[in-house]
Amino acid sequence: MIRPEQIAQPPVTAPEPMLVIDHVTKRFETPDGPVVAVDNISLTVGRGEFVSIIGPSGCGKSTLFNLVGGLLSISDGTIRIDGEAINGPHKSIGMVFQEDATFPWRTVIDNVAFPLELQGMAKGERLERARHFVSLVGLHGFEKRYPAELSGGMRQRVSIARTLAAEPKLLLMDEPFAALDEQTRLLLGDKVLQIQQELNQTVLLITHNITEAVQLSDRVLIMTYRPGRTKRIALIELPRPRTSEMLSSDTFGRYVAEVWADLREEASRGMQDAERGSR
Ligand SMILES: Nc1ncnc2c1ncn2[C@@H]1O[C@H](COP(=O)(O)OP(=O)(O)OP(=O)(O)O)[C@@H](O)[C@H]1O
Repeated sequence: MIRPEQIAQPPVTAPEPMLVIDHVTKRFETPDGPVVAVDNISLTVGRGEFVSIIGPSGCGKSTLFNLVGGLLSISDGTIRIDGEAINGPHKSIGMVFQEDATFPWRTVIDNVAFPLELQGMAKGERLERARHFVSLVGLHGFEKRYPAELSGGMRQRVSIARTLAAEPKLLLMDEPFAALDEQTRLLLGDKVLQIQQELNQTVLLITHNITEAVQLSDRVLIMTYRPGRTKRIALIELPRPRTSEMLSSDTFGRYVAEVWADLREEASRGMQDAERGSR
């Protein structure tokens, strides 16, 4: 007879998350005294998870992005990726910025192959790898084009492909679709979802767009307005695979309304602050 203790038990602890933001604070010293941009934020992101950080203008989103990307030093707390502390730019983290970051003098394929060239990869191998990532973002056939010949959405896809080509553990994106029109933004969101699914890519997205956050994320961290703290972490339990078609569903609408209810309070505080400042 098999006794209960002989049956294999599931592990008691969850697997170690890939990204750990542990009680992180960032203070800027200014002539008017210290400004706390990020105040005691903690967040873990598991492998393959898609997490968004949303908050009103000036709440500290970009500061947090720069801290995770190792572009700013942390005042208090730690950020670790697979257990390794972040003290500067890290090869495990690939960053995508809001602005067009393509190299105008390089073709699409040479843009995407650039990080592999830096790694010293042989030409044949890097072109093959770059071709794969160009196709992944849906730009097959545009390999020989220059960025000036592409739309804004296509250029942003080149940036994403170039970042993914280096195979980062974490894809860190700061408002990557902010400069694009709404339709392109939604369709690019679909593309990002498809890529994330295919690569099981771990993603941390900074955004101020609620629809985008709900469409893409497993969880959404809502930040307070000054100082930037965690107001709430919303769990988005919409089934995957997802596409922008689900935008019209009642459940989607409920999630958007819930996130907006939290965000509204913070955005109103930000607006009042701005109005006081302009008087
Ligand atoms: N280098 C700096 N020196 C002093 N204060 C700074 C610096 N960078 C940011 N701040 C301040 O920190 C706070 C957060 O700024 P941050 O740019 O991170 O906000 P944000 O949420 O990204 O805003 P937005 O959505 O408008 O880009 C703001 O009050 C800002 O003025």
